[in-house]
Amino acid sequence: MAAVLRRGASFICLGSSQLLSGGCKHGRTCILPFFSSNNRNSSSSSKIKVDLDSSTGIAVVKFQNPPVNSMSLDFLTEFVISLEKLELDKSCRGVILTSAQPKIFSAGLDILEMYGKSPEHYAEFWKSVQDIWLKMYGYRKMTIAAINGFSPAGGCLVALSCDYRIMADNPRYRIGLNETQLGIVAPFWFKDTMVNTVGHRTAELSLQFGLMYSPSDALKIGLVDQLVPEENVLGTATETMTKWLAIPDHAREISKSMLRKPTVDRLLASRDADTKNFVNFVSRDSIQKSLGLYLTMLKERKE
Ligand SMILES: CCCCCCCCCCC/C=C/C(=O)SCCNC(=O)CCNC(=O)[C@H](O)C(C)(C)COP(=O)(O)OP(=O)(O)OC[C@H]1O[C@@H](n2cnc3c(N)ncnc32)[C@H](O)[C@@H]1OP(=O)(O)O
Repeated sequence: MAAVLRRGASFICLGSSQLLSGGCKHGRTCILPFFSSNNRNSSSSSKIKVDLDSSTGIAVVKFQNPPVNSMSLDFLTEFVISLEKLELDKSCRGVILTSAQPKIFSAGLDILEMYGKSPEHYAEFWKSVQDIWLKMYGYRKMTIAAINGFSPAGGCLVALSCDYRIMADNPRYRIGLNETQLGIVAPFWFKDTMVNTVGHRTAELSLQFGLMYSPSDALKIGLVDQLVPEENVLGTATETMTKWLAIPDHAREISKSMLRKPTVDRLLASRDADTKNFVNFVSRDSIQKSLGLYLTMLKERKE
């Protein structure tokens, strides 16, 4: 199992053969963070950079998994650990998600994790996808997606799972659940998240066609809440977060939970069946063929 080493104001996760202390989820051992006394606490693992300003209570979580921030098993594991740590940190009240990569928020799930691997690997990967969605959709703290680039499929799901979405007003960018274009199917909880955001009819069109929306179209259907010039995405997200944090935490948190808990509970009630469905589906020859063709198409586009 890959080691996760966080340096500076950070924590360290190591494989089970290098046990240093107990108590961390995901089968990894964590040494919890040692923070310096100033107001900014930074930690940077290989794929997720966290910068918490404890004077404002705002944490910025940056995806840094070049070239396209695809969500591999390692990425998802580091991501969920970072969110868990922030959720437990009393000095953090809100989290902004954004990308350290130019032009790309996230290319979605790492297709290589779903292609040519064993059923056991597919199951482990899918559980980590469920974990990140359950963590984000039910997150106790306020979350904003600062979408500074392309955001297909899993990237769009992560943005949809936040409380508010601000996107760079660059007409070249696209966001949406495009799974059907890969010959795969967004599972029911991706669909629920979309329906809860844009409504049933728009989700019908969106999911069946696998539509990818320009920022202005995404704003029209309510897939994002606000467009701003590219260079202002993070600044606007920070200002917006400050406004939201004027609301007492417990009142906002209970309201969010009332609205989202039924959706979260649907997956919690059927996690194992959902994992089995995924493994059966993705192991089919026809699905493997579709994913292989899609990967080839991505590579050939460059030539
Ligand atoms: C009965 C019901 C049962 C239901 C069961 C469930 C079914 C399965 C559900 C699965 C849900 C899936 C969710 C997903 O997120 S799938 C991923 C979807 N993502 C995409 O379609 C995005 C693809 N990528 C792009 O469009 C472009 O890369 C992008 C616009 C993001 C960036 O373009 P750019 O030109 O800047 O970069 P390149 O295309 O050259 O890419 C650079 C390299 O990165 C590789 N790449 C890109 N995206 C991915 C990815 N998602 N996973 C893995 N690898 C990716 C690309 O191939 C290039 O690689 P090379 O440098 O080696 O050529």
